[in-house]
Amino acid sequence: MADDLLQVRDLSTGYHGREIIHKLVLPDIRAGEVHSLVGPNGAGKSTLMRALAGLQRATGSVKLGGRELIGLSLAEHARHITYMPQTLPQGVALTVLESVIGALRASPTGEDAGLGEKAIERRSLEVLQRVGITHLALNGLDQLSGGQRQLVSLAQSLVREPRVLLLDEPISALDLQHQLRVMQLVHELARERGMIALVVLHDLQAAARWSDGIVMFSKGAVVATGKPAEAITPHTLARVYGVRARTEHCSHGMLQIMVDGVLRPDEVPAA
Ligand SMILES: Nc1ncnc2c1ncn2[C@@H]1O[C@H](COP(=O)(O)OP(=O)(O)OP(=O)(O)O)[C@@H](O)[C@H]1O
Repeated sequence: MADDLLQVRDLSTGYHGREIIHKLVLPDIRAGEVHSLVGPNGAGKSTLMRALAGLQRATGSVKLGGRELIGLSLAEHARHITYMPQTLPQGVALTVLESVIGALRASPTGEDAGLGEKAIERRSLEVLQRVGITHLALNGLDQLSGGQRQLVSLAQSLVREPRVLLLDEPISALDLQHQLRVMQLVHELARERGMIALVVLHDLQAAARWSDGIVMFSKGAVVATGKPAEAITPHTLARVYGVRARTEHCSHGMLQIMVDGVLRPDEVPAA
């Protein structure tokens, strides 16, 4: 059944006539699953996320539940997909709670869906609580630390209760405990709501731990896909990152990645 699938076929996109991604095909992603997009700096991960979110022009096909999203207006796109960018805009004079309320109000599941003032506030407070930032509710956005800003950005995305959530490096500024809490929350929400989550991560250990599937990406193309242990291997790590690495499962069954060093150019395996 295509009803609960995100299907990406032959997606091409780029900037000013320069193609960054050419006819990309992703494995189908099922409702309730978390998939991670990993790969080196400049590989095109954010570009892909922005294209999936309808924020930049793309050709090809992106179907959600069998319905084509390419060519829809940004507003139509936003009914289905929410994108959390790497950085929250600066210079916004709102409190944390106001910004989350504003995100919900402006979303298709907010006022447009007939959600009243009280319900909007209740849902916003619930999200702050689940993200663990209730204590920041009345703080100004401009007084937050980098990690706190990242958590607020996540809350602004989650409050919209999207069918598809695209997170661009959501844990890059977070301490160890918050990294775990955020990934666990995304995993729980995917399972609870049947949400699809596609997450860009540089932390391969976190990607392996929390993902149903991995897409390893390099130079605008998919290099490996599959369950974490299938996609993250010494060979793909050497080829994509140019590092000498080992993988093994720990006594708890979690995939561990040990990086021993950087390979010389002549040691990097070809495709
Ligand atoms: N606004 C832009 N205009 C022109 N080129 C861009 C723009 N944004 C990104 N690029 C180029 O597109 C390519 C892919 O960039 P992208 O930001 O998608 O990579 P990424 O995989 O997300 O990298 P990182 O891990 O460093 O965030 C790079 O070569 C980059 O220079």
